[in-house]
Parts: sequence; C-alpha cells; structure tokens
Amino acid sequence: MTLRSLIGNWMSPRRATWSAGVMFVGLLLLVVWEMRHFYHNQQQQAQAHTAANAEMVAQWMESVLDASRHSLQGVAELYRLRQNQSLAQQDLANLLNRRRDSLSVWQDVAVLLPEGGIVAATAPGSFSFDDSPWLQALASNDAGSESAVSPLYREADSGTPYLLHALRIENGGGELEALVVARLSPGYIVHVVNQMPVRRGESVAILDITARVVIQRSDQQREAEALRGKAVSTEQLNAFLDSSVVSDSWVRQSPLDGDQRMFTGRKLQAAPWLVIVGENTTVYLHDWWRRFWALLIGILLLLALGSLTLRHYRQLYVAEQTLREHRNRLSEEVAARKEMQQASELKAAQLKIAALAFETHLGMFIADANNRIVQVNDTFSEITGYREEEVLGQTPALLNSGRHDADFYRAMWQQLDESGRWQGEVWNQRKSGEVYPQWLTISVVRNDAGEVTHYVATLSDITQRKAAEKEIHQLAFFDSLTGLPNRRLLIDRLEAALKDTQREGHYSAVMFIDLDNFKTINDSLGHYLGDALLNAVAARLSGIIRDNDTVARLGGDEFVVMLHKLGSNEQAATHSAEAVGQKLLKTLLEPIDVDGHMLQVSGSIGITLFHGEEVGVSAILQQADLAMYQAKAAGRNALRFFDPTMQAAVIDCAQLEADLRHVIERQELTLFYQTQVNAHGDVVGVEALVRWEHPSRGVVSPGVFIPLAEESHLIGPVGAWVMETACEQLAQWARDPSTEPLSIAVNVSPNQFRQVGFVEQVETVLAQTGANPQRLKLEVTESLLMEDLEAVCERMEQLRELGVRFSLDDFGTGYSSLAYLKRLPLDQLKIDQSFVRDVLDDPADAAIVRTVIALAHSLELEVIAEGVETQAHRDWLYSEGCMAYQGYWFSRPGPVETLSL
Ligand SMILES: Nc1nc2c(ncn2[C@@H]2O[C@@H]3COP(=O)(O)O[C@H]4[C@@H](O)[C@H](n5cnc6c(=O)[nH]c(N)nc65)O[C@@H]4COP(=O)(O)O[C@H]3[C@H]2O)c(=O)[nH]1
Repeated sequence: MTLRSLIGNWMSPRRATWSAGVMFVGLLLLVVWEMRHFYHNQQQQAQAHTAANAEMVAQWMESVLDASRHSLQGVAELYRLRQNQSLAQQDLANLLNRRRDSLSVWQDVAVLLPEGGIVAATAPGSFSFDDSPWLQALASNDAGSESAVSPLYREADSGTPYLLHALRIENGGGELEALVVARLSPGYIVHVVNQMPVRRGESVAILDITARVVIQRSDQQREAEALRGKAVSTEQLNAFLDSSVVSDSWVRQSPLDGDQRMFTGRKLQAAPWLVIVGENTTVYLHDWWRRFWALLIGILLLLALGSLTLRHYRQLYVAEQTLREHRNRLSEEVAARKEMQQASELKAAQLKIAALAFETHLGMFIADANNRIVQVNDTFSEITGYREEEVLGQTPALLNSGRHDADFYRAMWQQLDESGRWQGEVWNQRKSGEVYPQWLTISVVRNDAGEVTHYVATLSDITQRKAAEKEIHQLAFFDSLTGLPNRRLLIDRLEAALKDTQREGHYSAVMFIDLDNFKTINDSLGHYLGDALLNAVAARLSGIIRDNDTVARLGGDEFVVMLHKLGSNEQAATHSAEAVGQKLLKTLLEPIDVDGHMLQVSGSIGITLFHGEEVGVSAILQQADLAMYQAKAAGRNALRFFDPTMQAAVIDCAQLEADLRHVIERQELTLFYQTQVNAHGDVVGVEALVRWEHPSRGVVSPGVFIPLAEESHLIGPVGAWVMETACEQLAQWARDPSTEPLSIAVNVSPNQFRQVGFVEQVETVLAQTGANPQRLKLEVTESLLMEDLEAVCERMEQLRELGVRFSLDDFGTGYSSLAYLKRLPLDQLKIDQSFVRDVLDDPADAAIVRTVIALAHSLELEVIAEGVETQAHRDWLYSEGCMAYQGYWFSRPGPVETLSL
C-alpha cells in the first residue's frame, strides 16, 4: 500500500501507526524466528563438529591405551615365564626394555610385587609401589578391574607430569601376584595431539579422572605446559562425569582461557579419561552474528524509515484533513454563494420575465383596489392612444365607448367578485374617439387576508382579428365572385326556414335557376366576360327579391332563390312563387351590357314549395333541381314546379345506374346491327347498336342507359365491350369474301373518346381480334368537338393512322361549324334522323339536309342519312345527292343472325 493510497483512503495516523507497528512486529518475529533457527543450526553444526573431533581423539586415545594394555599383558606373560623359570631375570629386564622402546607411549615399565619388591624394571628407581596410593588401591583391587590408568602425577622433585598404566597379575586363586606398571609419557600424547589440525577457535583437551588437564591445545596456543595438571572442574563437566552418558555437549566459558566455547566431552572406555573438544562460539556463530547485525541494521533502518514515513504521513494527513476541512468549508461557501447567486438570478429572471411579460404585445394595466389605474405598459398606450401619465389615477371607465349598457358592467363586476376573473369582448374608445373591439381579461389580486389589492387587466386590439373573422366568414359563406350567399349559407338559411315553416305553418319556396346559354357565351367570349355576366345576373336577381329572401349562387351559372313566408295557403303561395319566378325570367331576358357587349341570357327555373313536411334541406334542393331540368327539357326561358312523379323518375334512374354497374359481369349486353345500304340497295355496312337486356325491365334502350353510363363514368367498360364485340364480328366477316367488304360503324360517346388510353385500347382490340381497321368506322358526335378541339383532332389523327375511319353523327343538331369540319380528319357526315323524319313536309329540315349534303360534297366527304323510314325518304335523299341510307325502310336493328346481308 503506497503512502498516496493510504492518504487517498484517508487512514488515520493512529491506524496507520498501528498497521505499520503490527507489520514491523510481524517482520521482527519472522527475523527472530529465522535467527533463532539459524542459531540452532550453527550450534548444531558446531556440536556435530566438536563431537566428531572428540570422537576422533577418543578413538585415538583408546587405540593408544589398547596398545599399552596389550603390551602390559605381554609383560605379564613374560613375568609368568620368569616365574616358571622359563625366563631369566636378565632376559626379563631386557625384554622390558625392548617393549618400552617399541611402544612410544611408554616412558618406562616395571613389574612390581605387592609386598614392595621390583621384579624387573626399565628404570628401577622410577617406580615405587608405596609411593602411589593409586597402585595400592589397584593392588587391593578396589578399582574392580584388571587394568587401570592413573591420574596425572607429578614427580616430586622435577614436577614432571606422568601417568601410570597398570595391570594386575593374579594367580589361579585370583590373588594378586604382581603388578605390571607402565609409566606413560604425556609428551607422546602431546606430540600426537599436536599433529592434529586445529582450526580457528577450536580447542582439544584430555582430562584425567580427576578432571585435571592431561593435555590441552587450542588454535591460539599450542600445548600449554602450564596448564597441564590444572583442575578444570566445572558444573557442566561434573554433571557429565556423574552421568552415565558417553558423550555430551555444553556451552560455557573455558576455565582455561576464558573463551566462550561449545564443548563436547567424550568418555574413554579404556581409561577414566575424558576428551574435551571445544569450538569458540565467536567463530562458529560468526555467520550468525554477521547476519544478526545485518538484519539488526536493516530493521533499524526500516524502523527509522517507517518512523519517518509515519511522521510524514501524519503531517500529510493533518495537512489533508485541514485541506479537506477548508475544501468542505469552501464548497459549503461556494454552494451557499451559488444558491444565493441562483436565487438572485432567479429573482432577476423573474423580474425580467415579469417586466417582459408586462411589456408584451398585450396591453396591460394595473388598477388598485379602488379601480384607479396605477400602471400601464407601452402596448396599452399604443392601443388606447393614452400615455401613462394621462391615465394614472383614472378609472378604466375613461375607455368606455358607450356601446355597453350598465347591465354589461354589472355582470362583469359580479363575475370578478365571484371567480376573481373575467374575460370577454369589449368595445372601447381610443383617445382619438375611434371605437374598436378588444379582448379584455381582468384578474383580481388578493392579499393573504383575502382583500382585493389590485386588478390586473390585459387587453388586445381585435379589430384585425374581427376583420379576418369577417373575411373568413365571407369566404366560407359567400360566393367570392358575386358576393351572394354560397351553398353553405343557403343550406343554413334553408334549415332555419324549414324550422320556421314547421313552427309557423306557412309556405316557403326554393327556386333553382340555370342560365340557358351561359356556357356558350362563356366559351365564346371568355371567362372574364362570363364572370361579368354572372355578376350582372346576380345583381338583377338580388334587385328583384325582398330583403328577407335569399339569392345564392351554387357555382357556375346555377343560382337559387329562397322565398320566405309565402303564407299558409298553398295555392296563394304557389301563385306568389310563380309570380316571382316569372319576374326573374323576365329580368333575365333583358339584354345586359357587359363591357360594351350587349348580351342576352335566358333562364330555366325549377320551383318547389315546402311547408314543414318531413323533408330535409337536400331533398328540397333536389326537388327544385329536378323541376329546373323539367323546365330546361320544356325549352328555354321556362319555369316548372316540382312534380312528385319526377322524384320517382330520379329514384328509378338511380336504380338503373346501380344495375348498370354489373352489366358486364352479368353479361346483359348484346350488340344489334342495323344495315347501311348504297344507292343500289346493296348493304355496304352496319351500325352497331348496343342493347341492355335487363332481367326485370326487359330491353333498355341505349338512348336511356348510354347517357347514364356517361354520367356515372361507366361508359368505359360498356364502350370497350361494344368495340371488342364489333371487331370480333368484323374479323369473323373478314373470313368470308361475301361479308369481307362490310364495315361496322361503332358509336363512341364523348367521354369514352376522351378517356386516357382510348387510342391504345382501339389498337389493342384490333390487334387482338385481327379486325381490318379500314372496316371500322367510329361515329362521333358534334358535342365531342365542343371542348379542346386540338386534343380531339390529335387523337383522331392517331386513330386515322391505324386505318380507322370517322363518321360525324347527328350532324346539324348542335353548333355545327364549318371551321372544325374542315380541320377534322372525317370520312363521313351522317344526317340526323330528326331532319330526315320531316324532310318531305318541313322545308326548313329539307333545307338543312340539302345544305349538309352539299357541304359533304364540297368537303369531299361521304354522306349518309339515318332514320330513312320510307321509299319517299330514300328517293328524296337520292334526288338530293345522298347515296347512302340507314333506316327502318331497309332494316330494323337486330342480332347479327337476323341480318340479310
Ligand atoms: N325512328 C327511327 N329510328 C331509327 C331508324 N333507323 C334507326 N333508328 C334508330 O336510330 C338510332 C340511330 O343511332 P344513333 O343516332 O347513333 O343513336 C344512338 C347512339 O347515339 C346511341 N347508341 C346506340 N348504341 C350505342 C353504342 O354502342 N355506343 C354508344 N356510345 N352509343 C350508342 O344510342 C342512340 C340510340 O340508339 P338506338 O335506340 O339503337 O336507336 C338507333 C336506331 O335504332 C328509323 O328509320 N326511324
């Protein structure tokens, strides 16, 4: 753990000291344990070493004494020989000398008699039985052994040390006969011991039985004469001698040189001697001490370092604590200041917000409890025109416009009292006197006691908003062109009127007005004049009806007039409505000057009365619409009342339309053909005429359902079916040479022709059926040419390029124009049957037919007359130059099988 991490963890110095102390003690114990172990180890080594040396010396001494004992026994044998007379005295003496000479350890040897005589001796003067109590003891056999080694003696005169090694010679009865005594030379032993290697700190000593030094040697001093014979009795030595153990070790101060040593003592078997080998503790513990001192120094250094570190840590800790306290105090102070700053910022922001809020686009004023203005903002001044100083102390009544009565203000104050808030629209007056609408919100401010202290009012000028509302209202409910109410407002008013009639029981009327020839005027003179015309018509209609009646424009040239309260009598109401209607028709007929163009329009008016019946607004409008169509059907400038039977027709028509939607899938269509013949009466082609075989109505005429299909956009599938069937028929005829030249004229209604992809559709059908395009003739009507002549031309050209031919049907019924006749890629003109029908009786029709024929010739177009019902028709036409005919005179339309080709 680093100091930094300690600090980082904020361990207290006390704890850190404890931790360091524990660690140190742990380390110390480890060191002590190791040192102790090492100490014992060193001691054991020293003990083993001294024991080995002691053993070695002991072994050597044993061998020396063994040799001495053997020699003693040899001398004893010699003695016995002497006793047996086998050996002469002199020989014995000689033999003793030789023995002494051969044994280095012997200094002298003698055979002594117990009664004190000497049998033989190498140096007779050197032995005296009486001198030695030890010998006497041996003679008495107190020693209990056969041989023995004496303690160390000193010669009385010279002080020379010596030892005796003696052997008892016994007779057969065990009684002592003589003693063989050898005087041992300590010098020899010293000499030999001196040969032994003694290392530094080692010592070797041989002690006699009385613990006197026989020989002592150490590394410092060789054989020390002075010490020989010195008693070295110590506590440990005595204990060892008293014990029965052969070898033992101990540590103590040497009684000889004072050095501390490890001693190992070894008792000898052959003599009551000891070998003591010592090793100086200083030497064998040298490594231990060295390690001890190294570790001690290390520990002391560690201790010093630890103390320093702890001291440093304590200082750091104290500094850190102080720093932390400072930091905490600083943080608290910063937090407190921040809080104060935030509070002041918040307050400033609130003030700013309040100030900004006060200076908004809304006018604001604050009045005290007495309703006296105490503060206004700039917007207030902008709206009202009053500067602040002009209104301070005034009541808001200053702004009153006078448009609101006392009740209005009473209700305002009452609500303020009750709910503390009022808001609403108020008309006030600016300083300039201008009255304007404003949206006013007043809030009551109360103190803690609930007393009113202020009124805070916000006001916004809603002049523009009201104008915008008015404009939106105008756009939503009024026709932008004429300014008349639109369909939406008409419906609103109708609903209100319906409720009126229900409530009051009177009649009201709705008139549907459609201008008869507006479309032509609009197309020919342009939209600008068309719009001007509509405006003029609107003005005229408005000028005729009463104020509480309504004139509305539904769109295009459709206008609706609603007449209110026509009385409770139906007949009278009908008369009134009719009278108004007639008046409207009359006024419409009057020429109108539009931008210098004197235009004349007429109208068709459908009228329906309502009288609180259970009919809805849309039903009323539908009735008027139907009646208007009735009027249109009756010719222009007409007026019709709604007839309930019309309604049935409408419903019937709707049902038919629903059935028409399934006509293809139910396979209810068939194709009839009507022949077209030339001047010779030969069939040159046919016209395909579709039939609807309705399951309940029977055969429905195309004159009925084709217009319906056009209106309901079902002409596409119906026309496609006809085209496909006719082309299949052509392809079939093409296979027969007699019928191959026949052509089929197929009617194409305007909407079908204008459909996107019509050209491609024809092309596909031709390709799929394999019909010859030259045999296909498309009959188009004049009405097709009324819109976008360019596009129609282009499309016709495309079809013409496929080989398809064109016939213009119903020519003369519409706005026949030479201009487009010249431009269109036509092949044939078809004279309408309506002209043919009366051609013989009506000179006008005859003139038209003549003109058409002449026109066709001049344009190099074929011409065919339809509706030829009689021979007279045919002959007249022939005489006028028309060479192709179609009509009942030749054949009625029928299935292909009925054709006589
Ligand atoms: N009074 C009288 N009538 C004669 C005489 N000869 C023929 N008609 C009838 O006159 C109509 C001639 O056809 P349209 O003028 O093309 O007039 C057709 C045509 O405009 C339209 N129409 C018929 N089939 C189709 C069709 O497949 N597609 C389209 N778009 N229109 C068709 O329906 C109209 C009526 O067709 P239809 O009822 O079949 O009536 C046919 C035919 O039956 C006659 O001598 N006297």
